[in-house]
Amino acid sequence: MFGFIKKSLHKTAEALKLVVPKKKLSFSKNEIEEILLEADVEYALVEIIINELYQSKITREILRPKLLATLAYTSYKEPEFNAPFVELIVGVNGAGKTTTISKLALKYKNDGKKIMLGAGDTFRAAAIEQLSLWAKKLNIPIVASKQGHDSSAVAYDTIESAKSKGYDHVIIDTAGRLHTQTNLANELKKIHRICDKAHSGAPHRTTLIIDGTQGNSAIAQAKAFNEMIGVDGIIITKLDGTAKGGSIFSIAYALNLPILYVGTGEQPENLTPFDKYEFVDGLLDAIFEEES
Ligand SMILES: Nc1nc2c(ncn2[C@@H]2O[C@H](COP(=O)(O)OP(=O)(O)OP(=O)(O)O)[C@@H](O)[C@H]2O)c(=O)[nH]1
Repeated sequence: MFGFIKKSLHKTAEALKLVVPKKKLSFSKNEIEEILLEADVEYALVEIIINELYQSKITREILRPKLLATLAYTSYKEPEFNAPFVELIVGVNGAGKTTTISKLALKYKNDGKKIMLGAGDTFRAAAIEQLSLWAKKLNIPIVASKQGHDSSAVAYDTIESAKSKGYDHVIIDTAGRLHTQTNLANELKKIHRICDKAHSGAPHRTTLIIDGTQGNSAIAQAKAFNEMIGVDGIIITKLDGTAKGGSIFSIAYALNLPILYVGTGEQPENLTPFDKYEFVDGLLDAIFEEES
């Protein structure tokens, strides 16, 4: 696994060349401020980091713990559960929900788990079709209904089917957009309730998918989902396609939620557990010269 996160930071590293054309052993505070802003760390967080730097020459050893401290969220702990483990996937359309569900499904399948999918985004026919295609490709069963049908009924049927057939893990897609935000909040709350009705304690994990290319603008979106339904962890997609890798600091800091995985490409296997040390070191490697 090692190296995928660093490789996915190549666009962010490229962007940093604008402010750091040549790597150095140390930087002034002003230069560090510019670097963090260029990487799309949110201004308020940049100020917090800068205010904690007392030295005039900032070396890698000084900056590293400050960056790691912004990722000091409590790490994710799987709750006690009776199988199947039910995972609800939320996030706006286009964030990469469908692709990420297939990536998760493949990962769990490779871990030896029996997986079932639920096509709970009944608002968009394309979402049902796309997830069904992935399910077929990965040879994983899916419960799907027609567009416009009740999404919580899909969730209920998926869990019931998984229970009766002895499946280990259920992943349920949800709508990313409805006619209004209130409708979306109500639908997500209803699905949440129905999951618990179908299987006490479910959903065991609600995972928010965030498009990494959106940078800091994703923070408000993430907060909204957290308020609507309560999020247990985040997956950031398209890390490979963004020059805004630094926004991960702001997202984790603002929400104080664990980042579970990052998407590092379009293929089902391109999902990497988020390792904050690899992430921070990947960024630092882009600006600091190696000490000889
Ligand atoms: N490079 C890259 N592309 C990704 C990643 N995750 C998703 N994508 C691409 O992003 C686009 C949108 O992802 P989808 O999963 O199709 O998302 P969607 O169906 O538009 O919307 P939702 O499923 O509602 O989120 C697709 O072209 C995916 O291939 C990733 O980690 N890296």
